[in-house]
Amino acid sequence: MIVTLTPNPSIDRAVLIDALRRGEVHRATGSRIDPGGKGVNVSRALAAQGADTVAVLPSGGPEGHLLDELLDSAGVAHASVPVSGTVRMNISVLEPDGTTTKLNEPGPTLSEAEVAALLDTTLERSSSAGWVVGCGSMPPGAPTDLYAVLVRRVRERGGRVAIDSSGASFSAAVAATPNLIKPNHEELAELVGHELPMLRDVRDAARELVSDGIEVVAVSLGGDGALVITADVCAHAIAPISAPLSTVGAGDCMLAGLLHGLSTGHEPADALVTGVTWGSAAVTLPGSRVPSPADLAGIRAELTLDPDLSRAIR
Ligand SMILES: Nc1ncnc2c1ncn2[C@@H]1O[C@H](COP(=O)(O)OP(=O)(O)OP(=O)(O)O)[C@@H](O)[C@H]1O
Ligand SMILES: O=P(O)(O)OC[C@@]1(O)O[C@H](CO)[C@@H](O)[C@@H]1O
Repeated sequence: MIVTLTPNPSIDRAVLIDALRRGEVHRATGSRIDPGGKGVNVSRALAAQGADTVAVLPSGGPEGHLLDELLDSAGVAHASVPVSGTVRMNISVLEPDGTTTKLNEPGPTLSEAEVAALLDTTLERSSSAGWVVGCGSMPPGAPTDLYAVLVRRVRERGGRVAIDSSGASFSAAVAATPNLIKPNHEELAELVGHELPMLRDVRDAARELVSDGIEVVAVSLGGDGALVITADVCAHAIAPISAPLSTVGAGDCMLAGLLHGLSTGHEPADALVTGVTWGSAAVTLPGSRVPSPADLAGIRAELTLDPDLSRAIR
């Protein structure tokens, strides 16, 4: 069982247009909505593959009702904590060449009691969980150290915890030493405070974090695949996709696949292959749709345990 916590979930509306022109009226050629927020997507990706998961999230307002309904109809188990504010609506503008422009709202302001209820619900649901996963941004009102507290509370009980976030809440969580983190290229650079132009730089930055006590650092690198670093492994995997449709949520699918691999007893390098397969499959799908088992069938990830460290990262 994998429990996800998404303090700031969303309804994701994806709008397709021919080309984005600032200041102009665009006639959309298509649109779709998906339940969203990073942890919600991790749970959706796991549920789509038949894996046991529950998504913990705050839910309020009309968008909250819609989010609950969308999760129910997708068969994603969820524990929604009622809040007085309204769940946000995030917009993705998708162009035919795969360019994705995102507009993310700040989300509802949570009260102290609502934040405490979210944390308590996550911990209650986590008693027999293989992994507890905190993902995404903090809504207004949530403390910067919410993930750091989650990390400490899960680890005190002997559980395993993974975090994927950005900014101050991610740095605070990293300082609390989760078992696993999944930054993307930009988030890793932000964590270590300098640019990472080559795979060697990414590896070295990830190793720094492993030497601080994080067991698994998985770095997603968009079209350059992903790297997993542990105390004794440096593995790179890539599954090129010729015409990506939407990259929204690909990192969440990658994390879901990685955790699924680890929780079913695979070594980190093999779990990385599952992660990259799920992540690459996600970019072939519209909006933030998560891959079904059939969507994974044509994806082949190449794994190397001795990657070319001079590879420039886009
Ligand atoms: N253009 C692409 N071609 C092939 N695979 C891709 C592409 N973009 C992403 N992927 C796959 O998806 C994974 C996650 O991508 P990325 O690094 O963009 O995540 P992210 O920035 O965390 O995304 P998000 O925040 O939208 O979930 C990559 O590791 C890779 O497997
Ligand atoms: O604003 P955050 O919490 O950083 O990210 C939220 C979000 O962009 O992340 C998911 C894709 O990873 C989307 O479902 C959602 O809209």
